[in-house]
Amino acid sequence: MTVASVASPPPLGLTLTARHVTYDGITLFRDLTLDLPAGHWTCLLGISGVGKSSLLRLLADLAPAGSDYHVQTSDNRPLTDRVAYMAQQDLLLPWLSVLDNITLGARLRRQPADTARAASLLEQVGLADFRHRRPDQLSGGQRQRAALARTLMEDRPVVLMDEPFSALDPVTRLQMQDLAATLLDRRTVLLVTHDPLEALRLGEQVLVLTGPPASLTSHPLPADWPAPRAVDDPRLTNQQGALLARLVHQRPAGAVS
Ligand SMILES: Nc1ncnc2c1ncn2[C@@H]1O[C@H](COP(=O)(O)OP(=O)(O)OP(=O)(O)O)[C@@H](O)[C@H]1O
Repeated sequence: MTVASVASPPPLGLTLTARHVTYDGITLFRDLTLDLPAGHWTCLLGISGVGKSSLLRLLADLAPAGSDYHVQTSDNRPLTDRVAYMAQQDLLLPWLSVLDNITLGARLRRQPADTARAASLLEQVGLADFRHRRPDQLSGGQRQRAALARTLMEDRPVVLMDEPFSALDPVTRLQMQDLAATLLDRRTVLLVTHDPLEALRLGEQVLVLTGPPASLTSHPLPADWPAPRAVDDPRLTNQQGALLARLVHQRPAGAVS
């Protein structure tokens, strides 16, 4: 079964300027700029606690109180209602079935849910037989795939995903990466991941967040290397080593987490 085709929204570029963002008086971002090219995937890596999720949450308008930041869109229109957000926690509602969870957005907007599309997505994430189960009757990886289906169901021009494949076994992980790459082709995607291989398979722009103070650097990719990249492409191994070395060098001395 394939997902019923829907007209793609025009690609939307974003520039986030985090002028001053603090947690409990500690500055996380000051004058940090993140550019997300229209219709491309950006993958963001960095050591634990450096601020990746916080940066992504600024784009989802979930910033801590008192934050000073601005999101500029390439069409100068507000970002409101044009973003799908998949958090690190699956945020499935425990009293709803998987099917009702993934059609939740339409229900909240009081629109008819596209159940054919929902059924197709559930099949593609391998949950067709689990559609009537509640989240507490699923494994961690199944829950994460349900959350992925809910994100894909939203069909937005901008998609923010925070470690969306982290609970999956390696084979399912590759399959879900390919599915997301296909369904989110020409969408503006920000993917937070701890996995250099994942970033290098999917990213058209690969960024490393370091700090404090927080700063972003781009990891250069070979020219003419379209994503998603084959997992047995030998360039992936070379690039993975280089990117991992870069992350190791940026870990503060003595840090263990
Ligand atoms: N709600 C909060 N209240 C206070 N501090 C917070 C809050 N959320 C995050 N922080 C702090 O902000 C910093 C960045 O956290 P964030 O979750 O963005 O990091 P991360 O790079 O995504 O980490 P990880 O890779 O472990 O998910 C951390 O020091 C964290 O303790």
